[in-house]
This record gives sequence, structure tokens and C-alpha cells, in this order.
Amino acid sequence: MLLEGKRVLVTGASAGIGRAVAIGCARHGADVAINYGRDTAGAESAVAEIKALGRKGVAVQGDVADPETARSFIAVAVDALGGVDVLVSNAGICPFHAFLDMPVETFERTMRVNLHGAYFMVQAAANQMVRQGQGGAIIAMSSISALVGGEYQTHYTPTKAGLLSLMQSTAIALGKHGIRCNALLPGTILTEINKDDLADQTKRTYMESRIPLGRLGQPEDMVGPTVFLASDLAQYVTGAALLVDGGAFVNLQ
Ligand SMILES: NC(=O)C1=CN([C@@H]2O[C@H](COP(=O)(O)OP(=O)(O)OC[C@H]3O[C@@H](n4cnc5c(N)ncnc54)[C@H](OP(=O)(O)O)[C@@H]3O)[C@@H](O)[C@H]2O)C=CC1
Ligand SMILES: C[C@H](O)[C@@H]1OC(=O)[C@H](O)[C@@H]1O
Repeated sequence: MLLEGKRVLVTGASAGIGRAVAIGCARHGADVAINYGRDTAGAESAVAEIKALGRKGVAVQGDVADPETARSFIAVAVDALGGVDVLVSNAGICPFHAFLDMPVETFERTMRVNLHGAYFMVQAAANQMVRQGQGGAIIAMSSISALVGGEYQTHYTPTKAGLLSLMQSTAIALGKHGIRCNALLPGTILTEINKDDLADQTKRTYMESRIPLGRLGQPEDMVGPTVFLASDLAQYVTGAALLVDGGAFVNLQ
């Protein structure tokens, strides 16, 4: 049980990667608090799965773009679990859109949810960890898109590069408190976020053809790398970026 006794918080965990990671952490022994935006049924069923594993679980609704959400999420999690040892900042959106006519609202909302929201969460969790005085681990769900672009993701890829940069800077700022900060860089993982985009069979086949391991990712593929970075096995790992992409990034030709 790599996460026995750890209290793990995951944002955006009613569905997709966040949900798989939250349940996966519980399977590895953690008590888990989840944040979510709108999908109450999804969040409640994730908590039910966490509890069925014999762990504590709690779901807290809140838009991560609002700084108050971070304060209330940490407060409820501390109340329910007794403290915070690990934060997985995962909530994110990717409304695919062309660059030349990008609506200001789409650009600003993507920035606020993906980057500002993560900043507030990381700051609130770090302050709690510093108060506890026992160190901790913070993991940001960045992306392969921190390293490469996307024609319909000009508003999105900068947020993912920003998260990678945030983990590098907070690794420095928080190292003295024993708090490790790392970024996970998933490749293409099959979830709601890209369901419409990958409904284009030509695009899907092309994306699959770029992956040396021969398939697109599943949310469960993110569990092992998250558990590793959250666990004491990674006690000397901070400021790092871990690609989890089936080899897509290195496959030029
Ligand atoms: N899927 C992929 O290929 C990749 C995904 N990522 C990143 O992984 C993360 C998770 O993505 P994925 O699981 O695919 O997406 P999903 O759309 O499947 O899930 C997104 C989750 O984030 C929550 N969420 C969205 N907006 C907010 C908000 N404003 N406040 C709180 N929660 C919110 C959703 O909750 P609700 O529905 O309840 O509102 C949901 O639980 C994102 O940051 C994404 O950028 C990175 C690389 C690749
Ligand atoms: C949503 C996209 O399919 C997905 O998001 C990312 O961050 C990946 O790079 C993919 O483009």
C-alpha cells in the first residue's frame, strides 16, 4: 500500500483522469477528497467507490476558477480527513477552437480554469501543508501539450506549459518545507474532453498511428505515475516532468 495513511486531494474528479486517479489512490491506501464542477452524480459515485475500498471519501463542489473554491476545498478536506498530504491539481477544460476567431470568453475561461485555478489550489494546499509541518506532494496534470502545439488548442497549450512552469517554480519555493512539486504530462487519453475531437475517425487513426505502444491512453494509465509521484518512493523527485504518452512525443518518424 504505497499511499497508506496519506490524505489525497484531487480536483476535477467527477470523471475522466481525475476520477480514475482518485479511486486509484484509494486503492493504494489513501483517504481521498475530490473537487468537481457540475457532475454531482459522477462525484458521488466516485466517493462511493472510494468508500467501498474501505477509505474515507468526500466530494466538494466548486468552480476552481474562483479562488474561494480552493479555500473551501482545503477546509472541508481537512475537516473530513484530518489534513492534506497530497494535492493532484487536475481540473481542466479544452474547448477546441480555431485561433483567428478565438472568442475572448473561451480564451479567458480556459486560462482561468486551467492555470489560475491550479495556482489557487496549489497555493491553498501548500499553505495547509506548511501549517502541518510534515511536507507533502503536489502534482499538476499538465500535458504533452506543454511541449508541443495544437492548431485548435492555442488557448489551451499555454495553460499546460504554464502548469509545468508552476511546478518548477513551486518546487523551488516549497522545497525548504519538504513539499515536492511535479508535473504529469499525459498524451492523448480517451475521456469526455476529446470525445468530439476524436469522433473524426481519420484524426483518431492518425493519432493512434503516432503512438509506439499502439493505442490511445485510458484514464487508468495515469494512476501508476500519480501514485508513484505521491508516494515516498519519489522522496527525492521534485521539479520533474513525467511524460505518460505511450511514446507519442519521441515519435518523429
Ligand atoms: N484527456 C487527455 O487527453 C488529456 C487530459 N489532460 C488534462 O487532464 C485533466 C483532466 O482531463 P480529462 O479527464 O481528460 O477531462 P474530463 O472532461 O473527462 O474531466 C474533467 C474534470 O474536470 C472537472 N472540471 C472541469 N472544469 C472544472 C471547474 N471549473 N472546476 C472544477 N472542476 C472542473 C470536471 O468536472 P465536472 O464535469 O463535474 O464539471 C471533470 O471532473 C485536464 O487538466 C486536462 O487538460 C492532459 C493531457 C491529455
Ligand atoms: C484534449 C486533447 O485531446 C488532449 O489534451 C491534451 O492535453 C493532449 O495533448 C491532447 O491534445
